Amino acid sequence: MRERLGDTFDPIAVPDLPTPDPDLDRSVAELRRLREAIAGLAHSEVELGDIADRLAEAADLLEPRVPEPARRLEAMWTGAGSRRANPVGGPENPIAPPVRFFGCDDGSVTAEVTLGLAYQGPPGCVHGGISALIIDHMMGFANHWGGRYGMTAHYEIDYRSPTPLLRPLTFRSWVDEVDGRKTWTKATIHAGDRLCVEARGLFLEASVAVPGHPDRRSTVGDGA
Ligand SMILES: CCCCCCCCCCCC(=O)SCCNC(=O)CCNC(=O)[C@H](O)C(C)(C)COP(=O)(O)OP(=O)(O)OC[C@H]1O[C@@H](n2cnc3c(N)ncnc32)[C@H](O)[C@@H]1OP(=O)(O)O
Repeated sequence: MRERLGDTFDPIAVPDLPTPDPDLDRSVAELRRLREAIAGLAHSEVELGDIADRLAEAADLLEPRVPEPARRLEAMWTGAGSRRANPVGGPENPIAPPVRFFGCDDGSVTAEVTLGLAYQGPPGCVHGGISALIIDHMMGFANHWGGRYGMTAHYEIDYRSPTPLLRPLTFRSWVDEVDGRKTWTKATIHAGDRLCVEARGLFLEASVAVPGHPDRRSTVGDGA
């Protein structure tokens, strides 16, 4: 996080965290490829019996080896925290859309994202809940970048024009106002120059118990 915010717009990539297990990242990357491929299959001529059998084989192999969710939750809050596992870009999370964040010198954060068929709401458009998911997370990241933290207490979204699938979208978010424990944060989504979505959220400084460590509380949603 920057101590001081300048007025130039100079994106700085949020560094990737080193993977504790390259094969996990590789497995997630393959699952994402499958996710996009399968989302495009309905009403196609593709014969799927053999594919479904092979996928079942992989799932049967994996399921019995998965640790208890409580152990996984606990491990998530050590080291790099949950940042690698979050549902917005986390490289360990198969449902995460491919979002990469940049912090900017002007205090905002930005991301370029192209969303595929798995994220469809209206025909050819991004589901409004997916836009809200990415925006909520991004506002949290903008808070961190601006030296603030907090849990989402409230947010409101205006869908100004349809948000297209399969085209690069620009997400942007910045801290708008602060008052004691309260942070108001804004966000937008643009397709080219066209405004698709604008949002404003209220975040309240708070802490939550860390799984497996009843004596510890965390103030950051992402362990970052
Ligand atoms: C590099 C990696 C980055 C990583 C970046 C990672 C980002 C991750 C982002 C994920 C974001 C999430 O999903 S967070 C998860 C979703 N959010 C939650 O689950 C939050 C659940 N809600 C709560 O736990 C609670 O309601 C809190 C903590 C938000 C607030 O409870 P509290 O602390 O008791 O607050 P309380 O005293 O009631 O209120 C304090 C003041 O705020 C006002 N206030 C409270 N709630 C509201 C409200 N909904 N709308 C308006 N105003 C409200 C009150 O009127 C009061 O104003 P006044 O009288 O003082 O003026």
